[in-house]
Amino acid sequence: MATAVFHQALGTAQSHQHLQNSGSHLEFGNASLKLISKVVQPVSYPPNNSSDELRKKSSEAALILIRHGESLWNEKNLFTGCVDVPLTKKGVEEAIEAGKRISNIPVDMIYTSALIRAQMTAMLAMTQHRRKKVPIILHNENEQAREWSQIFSEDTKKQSIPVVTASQLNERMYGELQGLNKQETADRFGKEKVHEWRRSYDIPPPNGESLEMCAERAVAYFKDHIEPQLLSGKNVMIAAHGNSLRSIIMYLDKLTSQEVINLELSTGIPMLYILKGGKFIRRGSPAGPTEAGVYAYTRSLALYRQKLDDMLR
Ligand SMILES: O=C(O)[C@@H](CO)OP(=O)(O)O
Repeated sequence: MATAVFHQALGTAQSHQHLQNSGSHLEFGNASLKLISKVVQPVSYPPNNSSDELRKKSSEAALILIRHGESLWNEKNLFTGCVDVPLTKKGVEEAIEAGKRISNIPVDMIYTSALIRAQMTAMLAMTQHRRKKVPIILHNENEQAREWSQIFSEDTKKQSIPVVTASQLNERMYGELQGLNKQETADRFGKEKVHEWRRSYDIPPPNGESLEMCAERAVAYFKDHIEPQLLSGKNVMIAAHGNSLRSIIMYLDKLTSQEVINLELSTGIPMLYILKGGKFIRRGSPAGPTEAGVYAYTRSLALYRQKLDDMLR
């Protein structure tokens, strides 16, 4: 019963279960778009639900995308794909740093892939959050898993953030390249061929998924499960992978299959979007823990922040 209530809060999500290391730059081919975020004071939160109400009224929502921190196979330069590899120490630090950058942005729901590197990243990032809500992974794999993970306190539920894990957000399946060294593969098959496998839109690696195939599942999941949450005013964080996020960014930024080729995502750099009037607006990457650019980006969000500040005085 109590689980049902907690799960109801999830709406549709409940029913199913290299930005290149380039700092705060998103690189599109030669063009390097500087991601600008405005410095504003950190925001605090009232102890009741009024902030949620206010946000709903503003009909805007924030979407945070984070590629997982460095994994042990990123470090070894191996094709990883759907192999479930954990973070390195550096990856852990990147996730914590990412968490600091977004620590001022209220998060209502978290989506991660089914892979540990994305889940570790989401959890580590949330350890830095100012609101100190507890991210809790939902277990919907069967009735017993649902029953056995119930929470029996409404107050505790309010202090929790539901975390939905979805294999549709997994890294692209790299087929017979999984576990191979990227440099050795380029030496063997040629640099051009390997680049085509890694970055072309519709050419899959041997027995693997092309970006197009990865997009079919990841973007469909985003549209069916995540977008409705955003449209209802919930702020959402997604922790996923280089290629599943590239395909989602392609959808958000309406990139062509040519443009997406040059889109590289760094590990552990959060990206912020605002959904406003049904449109996604890229806000860039919050550059530090004292920045909450989301509030200054649009008039109504600035107003929302102002109201929160007034309430706390
Ligand atoms: O190995 C992988 O799974 C991916 C991400 O690390 O590599 P690539 O950058 O070639 O898509």
